[in-house]
Amino acid sequence: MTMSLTTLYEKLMKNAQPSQWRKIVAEDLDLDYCERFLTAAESATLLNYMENNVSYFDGRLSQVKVFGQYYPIPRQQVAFGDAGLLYKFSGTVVPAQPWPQPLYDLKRKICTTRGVDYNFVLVNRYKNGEDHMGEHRDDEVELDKTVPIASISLGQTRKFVFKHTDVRKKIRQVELVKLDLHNGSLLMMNQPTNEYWYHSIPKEKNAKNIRLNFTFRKIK
Ligand SMILES: O=C(O)CCC(=O)C(=O)O
Ligand SMILES: [Fe+2]
Repeated sequence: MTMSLTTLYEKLMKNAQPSQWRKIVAEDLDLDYCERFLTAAESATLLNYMENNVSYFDGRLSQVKVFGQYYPIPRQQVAFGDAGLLYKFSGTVVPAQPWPQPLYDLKRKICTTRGVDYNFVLVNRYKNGEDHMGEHRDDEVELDKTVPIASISLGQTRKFVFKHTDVRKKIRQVELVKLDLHNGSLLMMNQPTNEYWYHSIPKEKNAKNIRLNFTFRKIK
């Protein structure tokens, strides 16, 4: 009896992932980063699932309007969320598509670990280092700001760069905050980061592979 309990415990401990969190702070910036939130196997399964089962927005939803002109976004996007949820995207009101089971499970895992629940996820697909995302803040009015955005990355490691609004406005110097977002990682962007810092995924010549990113959000 004792033996088998011990064995069971050892097995559980071996499989348990003691997730290691790194706190990253700067002026008005507060992040929690877990490099190995998912195992390599979980990450590969999810990336495979997405590549084989999910199609991305096309037409107007794959464009961005800049000074009255439409341009294709330099990556692919799609979004999922709770039934009945409507959200604004690219100037259009879009009904959320139902959660694919693996993304719903991932959302629940984040909820279990961090104690926050989400009703929406935006998926970004970068085919290689040419694809990128310009400096922005996630400042949509529909966003519940009290809930940190949870960002899961899969595949190709990419740099994530934070720039303080005062630097954008050329008011003063504040050092950039840069981090590598690894396969299977989870980044929590806590308040008030999003109010004071812009973030971007710059182009990277040497990034050859696909990267997926999921930003889980709470929409009011
Ligand atoms: O791909 C990323 O890591 C960034 C995604 C992002 O900033 C966004 O979806 O608003
Ligand atoms: Fe963002």
